[in-house]
Amino acid sequence: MGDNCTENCSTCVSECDERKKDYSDFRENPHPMSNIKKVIGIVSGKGGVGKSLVTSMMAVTMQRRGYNVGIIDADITGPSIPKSFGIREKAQATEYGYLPVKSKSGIGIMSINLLLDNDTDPVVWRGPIIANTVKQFWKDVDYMFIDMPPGTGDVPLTVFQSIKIDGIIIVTSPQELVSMIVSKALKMARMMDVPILGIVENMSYFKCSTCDEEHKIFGESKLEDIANEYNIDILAKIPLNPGLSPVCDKGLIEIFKGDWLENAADILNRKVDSI
Ligand SMILES: Nc1ncnc2c1ncn2[C@@H]1O[C@H](COP(=O)(O)OP(=O)(O)OP(=O)(O)O)[C@@H](O)[C@H]1O
Repeated sequence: MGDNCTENCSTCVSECDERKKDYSDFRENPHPMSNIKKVIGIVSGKGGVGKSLVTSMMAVTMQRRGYNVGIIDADITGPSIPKSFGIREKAQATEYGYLPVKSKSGIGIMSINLLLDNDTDPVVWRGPIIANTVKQFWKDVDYMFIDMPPGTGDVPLTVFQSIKIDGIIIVTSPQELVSMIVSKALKMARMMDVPILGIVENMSYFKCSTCDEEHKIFGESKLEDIANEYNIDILAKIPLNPGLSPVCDKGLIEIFKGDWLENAADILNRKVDSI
């Protein structure tokens, strides 16, 4: 980026690395009868840091606040959203397109797996398949959360190309090279012209029920320094909690206990309103 960058690539002739590409031609329009207000993408630097868990808990937190919420599971590398909500039935085809499957608390869920006849069928990666999930009939959604494929490479970029996203939440864990991941995510967001809403640090600490102390299992977090350096909000720090995996495995994420994402929900409300 040059010293005189105005962040408006359409009026600039410089061919710098940060030039925003125009991906708008690839984006699918939602179903004409759908009403989706804001779409939030959840990204991570690599798999296994808890991106799907954060997507699910963020959706549950907003649903508990009385919003209508939807989730698109765009992580074809391991679509785990239907499992953590205990959803086994397939999406119903109607004259209006496929209907998202409703969770017990009423969260609409769409995943490629819900469109396949067999969960074990291989999914051939194609952007249009993901775009297809957003084109289905979504009735009155205030917040749509998208569990993005892990990483900052071609695969998540294809999703950004296919769906109009209003903001990004980055999920990291303390053992990652957070600075590099945040810097890559920022570049991806800038290319796509999408604002970063903040960072969630997962597996931040472990709170011992015997001594009530917080133990930094993966070492001291560098999150504050990085958030300051890049001027990004820290949305939440979620502990390593042995109770979380079993609720996901049993499809009971909607009954998770913990207020770790309340601050994130406040910030989301405030920021998303202004987008
Ligand atoms: N804070 C936590 N405490 C306990 N278990 C956790 C926590 N975060 C995630 N897990 C567990 O770790 C596993 C991986 O989490 P998850 O599927 O959310 O990661 P992911 O980043 O979405 O991975 P991928 O992109 O590979 O699908 C899951 O079994 C999840 O239940």
